[in-house]
Amino acid sequence: ALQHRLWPDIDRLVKQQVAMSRMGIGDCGTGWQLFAEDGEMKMYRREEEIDGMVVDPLKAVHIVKGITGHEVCHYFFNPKYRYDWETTLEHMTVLENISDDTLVFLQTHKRIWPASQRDVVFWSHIRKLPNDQDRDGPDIWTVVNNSTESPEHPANVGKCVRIYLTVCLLCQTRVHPPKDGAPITRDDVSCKITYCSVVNPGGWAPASVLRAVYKREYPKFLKRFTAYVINQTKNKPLMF
Ligand SMILES: CCCCCc1ccc(-c2ccc(S(=O)(=O)CCO)cc2)cc1/C=C\c1ccccn1
Repeated sequence: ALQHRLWPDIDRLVKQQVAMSRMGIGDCGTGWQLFAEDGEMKMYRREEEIDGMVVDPLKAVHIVKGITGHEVCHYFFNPKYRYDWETTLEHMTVLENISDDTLVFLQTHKRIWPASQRDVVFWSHIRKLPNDQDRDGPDIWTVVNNSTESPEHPANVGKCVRIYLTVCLLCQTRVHPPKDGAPITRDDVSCKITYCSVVNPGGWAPASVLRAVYKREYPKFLKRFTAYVINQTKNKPLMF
């Protein structure tokens, strides 16, 4: 297929993000601290600052019963569902439909006092990857979101401070085949979700405010998003 202008960046970043997501917390080196836990969901962060700005990398691992990796990535990638689960979203525009697996978004997020309001422009790419660890296992699905420029929407022109982010959602489906060879139902599947994100908040925001936002918002986001996918898929056929 004809390559589009972002393809080299996307291909390089997807491979890099997938490799990092597949590393466990242990071999990611030290420095990861568990900051939130809720059942199967574990959230880690590393305290990092660039030019005095908090850019704490975040890594969340969650295991959810009854949904597949394709379903999780489908509801995360597709713009038509985003207002249903992204609570901090004020406005979302699809700036470009590059291909059926690559979109460019402009999003403004609700202002979080006392920081000024933020916006973000990013490409978003969904991809199925062969499961090279377990050849006949279900494929791995991933969505990578990465900030990009938009000449029509230059940074820091209006009221919003432009943030810069790299996000990788990586989903590994697990099937526990029923003993009696019965057809596979939602009770026989689960999904291991790894969500990695690095957000540079752009202009200055108090470290204490940023860390409080992330500590409150990330666990809420992942719980709300996975509950949304469970609810959207419960009466639908499995998507592998
Ligand atoms: C002072 C506040 C600065 C932070 C504001 C902010 C920045 C970025 C983002 C954000 C988080 C996840 C994505 S995504 O994973 O690509 C999914 C598509 O929306 C895109 C944007 C949000 C928020 C604001 C709140 C906030 C922070 C975490 C988690 C959730 N909300």
